[in-house]
Amino acid sequence: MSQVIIATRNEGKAAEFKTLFEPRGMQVVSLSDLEGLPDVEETGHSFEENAILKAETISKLTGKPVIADDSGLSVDSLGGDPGIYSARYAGEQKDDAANIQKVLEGMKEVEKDQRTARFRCALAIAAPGKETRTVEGSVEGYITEEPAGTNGFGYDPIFLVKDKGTTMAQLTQDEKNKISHRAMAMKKLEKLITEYF
Ligand SMILES: O=c1[nH]c(=O)c2ncn([C@@H]3O[C@H](COP(=O)(O)OP(=O)(O)OP(=O)(O)O)[C@@H](O)[C@H]3O)c2[nH]1
Ligand SMILES: [Mg+2]
Repeated sequence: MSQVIIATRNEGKAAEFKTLFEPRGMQVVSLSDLEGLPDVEETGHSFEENAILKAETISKLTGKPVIADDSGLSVDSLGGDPGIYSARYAGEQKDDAANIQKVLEGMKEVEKDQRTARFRCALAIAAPGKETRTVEGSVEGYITEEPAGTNGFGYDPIFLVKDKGTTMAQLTQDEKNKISHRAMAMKKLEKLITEYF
């Protein structure tokens, strides 16, 4: 079985990549499975720039093809925040519950029809001697007034999926993997992937 390295330490993402890649006959290895690799500083100004930074750094260090994901939630009434700062919105400890509370707090006065938001995901694939490529995916929704559901990770409990009428956290992993920003980006990446492995 061929291996694919995903340059992430986020267990939620790693689990989703496993269910996305395993049916394709590929084994997913994340940074938590590999020794001695650094945390790549996310100094880019977009999801795309950060995904490229993570993929290229880890590909150079391992000498292997690497996929990286930079993703987040963009809320219209918060001017696009938390955006590229989604993981650390409420502080460096990357606490999902605190991040959710900060979003809900900032949107207390926002009416239902104004609570539009989207999840965005940029994926980058980098390999030694090959040009790095990127793809993006997104999914539209609304921010609820309180959390619902226990599946997924991050902001999933407060993201009402426009086409489903439930939160992302009320979907099963399989259902999320059919419609998510990450799944949409993966579909585009699939067309390029054979050039890298
Ligand atoms: O409810 C959610 N469902 C999702 O499907 C999702 N995808 C991303 N996010 C949020 O955006 C941050 C990514 O930030 P991010 O790309 O820098 O990743 P990260 O720092 O967690 O791990 P790494 O991959 O960088 O190691 C995450 O932590 C989450 O808060 C999501 N929230
Ligand atoms: Mg990160």
